[in-house]
Amino acid sequence: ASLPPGPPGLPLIGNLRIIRAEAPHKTLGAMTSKYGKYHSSRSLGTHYVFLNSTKAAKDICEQRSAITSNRPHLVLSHELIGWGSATPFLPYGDMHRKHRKLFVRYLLANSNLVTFYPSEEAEARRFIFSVLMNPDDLVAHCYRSTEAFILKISHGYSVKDGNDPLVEMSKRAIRNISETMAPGRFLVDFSRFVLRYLPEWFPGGSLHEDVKRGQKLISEAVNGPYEFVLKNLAKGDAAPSLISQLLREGVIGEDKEILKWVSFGMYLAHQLQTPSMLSAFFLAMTMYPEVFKKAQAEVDTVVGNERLPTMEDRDGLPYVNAICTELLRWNVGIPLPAHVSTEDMIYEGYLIPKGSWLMPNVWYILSNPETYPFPETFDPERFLGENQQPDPQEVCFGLGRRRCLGARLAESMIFIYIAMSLATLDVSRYAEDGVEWVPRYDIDEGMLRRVKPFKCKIAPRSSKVEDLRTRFDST
Ligand code: HEM
Repeated sequence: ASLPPGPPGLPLIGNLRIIRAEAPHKTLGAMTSKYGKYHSSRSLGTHYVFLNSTKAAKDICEQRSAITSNRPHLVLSHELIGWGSATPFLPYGDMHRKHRKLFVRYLLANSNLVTFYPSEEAEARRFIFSVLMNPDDLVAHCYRSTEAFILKISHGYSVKDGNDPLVEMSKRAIRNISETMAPGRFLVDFSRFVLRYLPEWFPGGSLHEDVKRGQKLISEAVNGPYEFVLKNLAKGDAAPSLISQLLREGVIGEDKEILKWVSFGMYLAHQLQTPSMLSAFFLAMTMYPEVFKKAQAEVDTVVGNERLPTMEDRDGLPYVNAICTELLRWNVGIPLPAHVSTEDMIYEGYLIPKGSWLMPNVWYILSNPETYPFPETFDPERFLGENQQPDPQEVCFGLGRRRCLGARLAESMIFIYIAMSLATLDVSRYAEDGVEWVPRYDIDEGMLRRVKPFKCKIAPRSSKVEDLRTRFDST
């Protein structure tokens, strides 16, 4: 059988230029008209299959998940430094299954997240306070607040005001992961044999230093927080968390070591996605004031002015829920998640060889004007009334045996932060000397997409912040 169709490539480097483009999901998505709903490329010995429709993505990554759930192996980041032990990067197999099992066990032990709701609500209230105190740092608050929540449930750690040492260390770890996995570093992987056996004295051997630096970060950001929990458990005052709960339930032996990585993976995967989703919400509301007003009106009618929204209000707020769904469509964070096949397979008569990178083009699927007319417009009405457009959750949290483990947690956080913001804040366009700053959906494209810094004006809805303080205290 032949390989799926695709663009011709140059000798040796194949389709490198397309794959390493600044926003490959866009270039590759545009090829659908020529090559169909899936197409393939080759570069430097790797075969890629891009899946540009929900059907192709599900057929391959879900229905054949037993042989399509591996991850790319990156020598520098995953193997030499050691980041490959974190859940999102693990190869498919027993260890990966154990990680997911422990993660799910923790979620189920907490009634599928319901026990986290009060802490989520409390953290969202703290978020509003911080934003009101210092609205210019809105994006930093989005990161810091959601991070504080996740560290509480992963490690039972309470983030301190100012420069918290664990937060600073974790930030460095994430930066190191992003740098060592960045497309530019793939040349390292290309010359993997050279690197593995390169002596330390070799000129230009700064890679060895990179490796040492990364390994030191693992020891600080992965082992350190784990040992913090162990110490507190020994003293008898460990706060409830993934680690403490599962250790108390009798997780033993090798699984204890796994817990360390599961909790770090939870933190990592969350921090790479949820905060930027929240900052994209504020950008969307600045760009679409009519959506913001309509959502505020819904919250006012359903929740009233005497209290703040809670998770229990969720079913009564369809428009707010539609905003959350539209946010997941409009602001795709991982445009091309990568699965790898572990066996040859035939799909619709084409051969997909073992070791192929299978990449659902989530960005293209959720921006396809045939499915989502005027895709660049933020429009929650897509998900209301009759003839609703397909739910982005079919693909935006990934697929099959690698699907996001935190989808429900992320969704609930996004809802409560948004509902709380609508109830208490006014978001409007920033103006200087009477000139309004017109916001645009401007993105840093890459393996991870992030909203670029933007300006907006934030004010308390009540004229007196003190009123708000009383309302916070009464809930
Ligand atoms: C809006 C927020 C989020 C989005 C859009 C998102 C999206 C994704 C995507 C696309 C993947 C890759 C799936 C695949 O390869 O098929 C993923 C993996 C993962 N996510 Fe999330 N995520 C979010 C938040 C979270 C949170 C809050 C957590 C943890 C509490 C989390 C934990 C994970 C883990 C552990 C994986 C790795 C799964 C594996 O490889 O087996 N995510 N996420």
